[in-house]
Amino acid sequence: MFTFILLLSIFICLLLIYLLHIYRCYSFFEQLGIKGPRPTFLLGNLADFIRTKRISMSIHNWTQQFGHIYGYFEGHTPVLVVSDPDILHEIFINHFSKFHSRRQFPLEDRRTTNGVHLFSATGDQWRRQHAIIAPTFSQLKMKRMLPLIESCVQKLLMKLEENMKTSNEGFDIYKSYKSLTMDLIWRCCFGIETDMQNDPNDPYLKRSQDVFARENSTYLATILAIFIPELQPIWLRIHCWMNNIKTQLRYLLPMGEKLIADDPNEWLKNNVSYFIEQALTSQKNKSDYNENIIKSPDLLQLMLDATLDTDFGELHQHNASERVLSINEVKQNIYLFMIAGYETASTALAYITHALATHPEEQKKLQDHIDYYLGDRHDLDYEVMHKMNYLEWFIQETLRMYPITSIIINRECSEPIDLPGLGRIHPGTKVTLDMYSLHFDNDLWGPVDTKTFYPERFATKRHAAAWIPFGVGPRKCIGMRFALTEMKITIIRLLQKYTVLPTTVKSDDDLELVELVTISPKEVPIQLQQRRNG
Ligand code: HEM
Repeated sequence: MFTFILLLSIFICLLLIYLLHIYRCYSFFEQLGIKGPRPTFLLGNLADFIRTKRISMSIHNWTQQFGHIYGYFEGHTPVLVVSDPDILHEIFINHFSKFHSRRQFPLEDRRTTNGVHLFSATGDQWRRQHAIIAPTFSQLKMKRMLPLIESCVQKLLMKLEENMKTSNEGFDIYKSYKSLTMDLIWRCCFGIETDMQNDPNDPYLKRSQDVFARENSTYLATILAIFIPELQPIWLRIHCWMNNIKTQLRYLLPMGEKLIADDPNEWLKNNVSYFIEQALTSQKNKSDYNENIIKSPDLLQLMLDATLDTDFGELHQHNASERVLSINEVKQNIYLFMIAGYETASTALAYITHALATHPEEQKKLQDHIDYYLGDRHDLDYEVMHKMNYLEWFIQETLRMYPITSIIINRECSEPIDLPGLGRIHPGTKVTLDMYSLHFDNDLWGPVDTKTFYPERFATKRHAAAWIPFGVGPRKCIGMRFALTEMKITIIRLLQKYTVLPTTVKSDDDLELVELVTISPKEVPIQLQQRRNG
């Protein structure tokens, strides 16, 4: 009886806290005078989301209904949605010091003792990590990476030739791009040669793909964490327990390994640790740490050079300007780069190829452009590649029309601030944006209609916050230069040899999109036709 009364009291207290929060949140938008899907905040949001199955589409629909600044609720958490480029400029660039960090994912573990990677790092933690990692992607480093990228792209071309021979009806090029971009990350960022492009069952490749697949078992914990964020540590713990139980069952039950999949995140993190430990041990022994490792000043090396032979406790004694990392931070970042660089870049390449297949005139123009600059030259010069405007515009136009990572671009306010056109923003306020509204705004991108694929629109200078596939401000994508370089080389080599033809997907309407963290096509089936001079 006593236990029952205790549990009931706890439940009532929690309910009261929840209702209090809801009241506070209502007044939050009211004070700002901001409209939004408020009255329907609980069921309305959820219903709309279930209908579209795409959060970025729900957000876009609400922008059309409520305008360029509005608010919505995730559970009882108010989120400001902004797609006015001037206000975005204020928040993401001018007042970065007060909006330096992203909001926490529902089941994200930000306990610093475990190490936090660059994407989740906040404030000084982020500045310290950014200073160490950013030089990996300098122009000079990119020039040095060119031959490595080239050799991975050559492997892709061989794979494509095999695919052409074995499938007359065409094939899904997206799969090949996934292996390519993973291979590229390992080669260029970790200095490790792999056979991923020939082995679709490579465990790292498979687990990285699984990270982006829908995992039903995490749904409940995620939804609870969204609706009752105050208890996030509890949901996180339950989620970890469930994973542990799954892992135990996997090894205890007969056929367990076949029936129960392991947690890809944990698998990757555990195996990354093993790799670094090996690298560190061998480094100490002053011998080659792995016969497959090519010694170069890559990301892994830069991070290991900055690693203190110490635990995280001691790291706190160093200030933000010191370039040091804890070993856990290195592990977290290896994991981050493995998944962040692979999925986004392969999806971008998939969309570019879809754009080529469905816009034959623009494809011909791009082929002529590449021929003009390169002919069938086999050496690629970084400076020449830089001059190839139409190639750049083609990629930019694709990323404008097919947003990939809309919902991850957000910031959390850390200090009170008065913003023109918005009023007082309080610490803890979450701000996100609507990439679709920005990228399809005719006032920002006209006069040619924004629904038309027209790379030349990038010849005109546009608003600094109008094109944001890589985010905006000091915290935009750190791998942008690397991504653009790998995409350019891949497209150059592909179009020097082939013309891309559509098969079953003949227009955007035929392209089935799936949204989780990224918005990606289910597949991009195409055919390749050998060019006469290819
Ligand atoms: C077409 C390919 C890519 C797209 C569209 C993309 C997009 C993005 C976006 C939108 C963000 C968030 C920016 C913001 O909040 O303002 C981001 C962050 C990030 N991206 Fe990318 N990305 C791509 C490729 C890559 C690659 C190849 C790498 C690694 C080599 C990478 C590593 C990262 C990292 C580490 C962050 C966190 C940066 C920070 O918080 O300082 N991305 N990316």
